[in-house]
Amino acid sequence: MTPERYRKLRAVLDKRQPDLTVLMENVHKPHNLSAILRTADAVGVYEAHAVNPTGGVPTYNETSGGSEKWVYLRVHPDIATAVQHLKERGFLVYAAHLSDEAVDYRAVDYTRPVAVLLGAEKWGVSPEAAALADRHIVIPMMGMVQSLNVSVAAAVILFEAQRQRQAAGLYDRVRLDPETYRRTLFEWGYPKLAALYRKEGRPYPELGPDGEVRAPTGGPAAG
Ligand SMILES: C[S@@+](CC[C@H](N)C(=O)[O-])C[C@H]1O[C@@H](n2cnc3c(N)ncnc32)[C@H](O)[C@@H]1O
Repeated sequence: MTPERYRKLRAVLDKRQPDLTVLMENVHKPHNLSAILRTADAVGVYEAHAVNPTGGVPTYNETSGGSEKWVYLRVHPDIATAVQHLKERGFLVYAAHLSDEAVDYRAVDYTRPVAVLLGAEKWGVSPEAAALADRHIVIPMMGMVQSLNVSVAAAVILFEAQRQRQAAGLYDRVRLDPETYRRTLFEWGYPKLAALYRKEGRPYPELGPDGEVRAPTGGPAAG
């Protein structure tokens, strides 16, 4: 890793928001999933969530711009498990859902720990997910068509979250805990080496001031 690359990775990690995320409920089209992850990266989401009942790892396409490398994706077997996982970590779940109880997406607070729940392309948010959510939010529609493409809806909402968080100064200080920051920096900077350390069950080495690996005695080194 060059020193420039190291500085770029650090600048991005400095703005990551561990308490802002998306939960995609059966969003199955690769271009939609990819576009949502790309937006998630742009607003500083650290880890995204998906419900995929088939259990498989979702597939991406070129729409992602490679963002699947920078936003971790946690796949859950069902919506109840996903919501429980998030609520145990203090997240409020805002379902982007065109229901009678939905409020304008700009009327809710995104400076709190928030997961934006997005529904499937055809069926939308499931009744189970709608019931589990803390709030329902809607992007007002004034045209002939009832809904937006899911990745467009995600972008509109996530950039409102970014706007609120910017105003609250949440991008002005490092939000990741030091251990997560250190681990992620190594995984982003040295993905192959990180995989090797994980396979061997060894802790990641420290990085030097320009991002160079400081090999522990007897460990592999990379420049
Ligand atoms: C194409 S829409 C699904 C439409 C589906 N027929 C329905 O009735 O929900 C896919 C997802 O995008 C999000 N979405 C689309 N338009 C939206 C809007 N105007 N407000 C909030 N969310 C929206 C929702 O999460 C929705 O579940």
